[in-house]
Amino acid sequence: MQITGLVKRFGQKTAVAGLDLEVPSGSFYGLVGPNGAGKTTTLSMATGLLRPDAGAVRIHGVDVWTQPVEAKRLIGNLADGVRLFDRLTGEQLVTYTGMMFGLAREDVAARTADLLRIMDLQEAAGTPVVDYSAGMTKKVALACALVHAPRLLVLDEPFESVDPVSAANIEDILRGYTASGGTVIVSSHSMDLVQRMCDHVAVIAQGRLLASGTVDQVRAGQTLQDRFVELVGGRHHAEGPQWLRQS
Ligand SMILES: Nc1ncnc2c1ncn2[C@@H]1O[C@H](COP(=O)(O)OP(=O)(O)OP(=O)(O)O)[C@@H](O)[C@H]1O
Repeated sequence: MQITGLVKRFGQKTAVAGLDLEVPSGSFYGLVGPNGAGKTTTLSMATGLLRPDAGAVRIHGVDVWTQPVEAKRLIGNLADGVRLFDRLTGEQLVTYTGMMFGLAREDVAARTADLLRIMDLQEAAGTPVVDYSAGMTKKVALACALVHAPRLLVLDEPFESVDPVSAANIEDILRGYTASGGTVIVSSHSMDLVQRMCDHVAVIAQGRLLASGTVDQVRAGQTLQDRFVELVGGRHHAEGPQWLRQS
């Protein structure tokens, strides 16, 4: 995925201020930054959900905004805050998504069964998604993102609310996916996770790129956590306000 000169303004606020990013094919790419840095806005523009004010995004040479149908076939997207058709059961939702991508009915059925098993959602397959917990909802949305076997997976905070066993299973799937040539871009606040799973990382703040490259290049001999704090700043060393102290 190649992002060039991406800009998004909301009124006076510039959420993304001319971002360039190259995500190599087959990489596991982490996108990190403080709250409000512009991660979700960037990923929404990169996946065709939010129209940029300027700039372009190409995926395997396909322009996301001038060739949206071709681009969306290539992308599996787990977006933050996008509503699902949650009156459907988990099984219906994954099936529906697969059929929207034009998969044959028997392929959709087999893939849906595989994905519900991997996500440990078999028992909840017949339950409406509206009744799912936050973690279950995240997992069924991830199943929907995977069902058409996309070449690029764009995951906004995929492990938020997901229990450790499910997270480990999902990590295994994603590792297998990149090992077989798929590309993953993942936004996360967990530096441990990014350092463990990603081979590349970009640090953004206030809609600008502060650093990008392989994880080892960016962390430059420190932990990613320490390097992130050094790049982004904003640590408060005081012990908090006086009125909050209990003794
Ligand atoms: N629809 C919107 N209308 C107005 N401002 C918005 C909108 N969406 C995002 N913003 C603003 O753009 C900036 C970037 O937001 P964004 O959600 O992309 O950040 P983020 O890096 O994903 O943050 P977080 O880590 O907290 O999820 C923030 O200042 C946010 O308030």
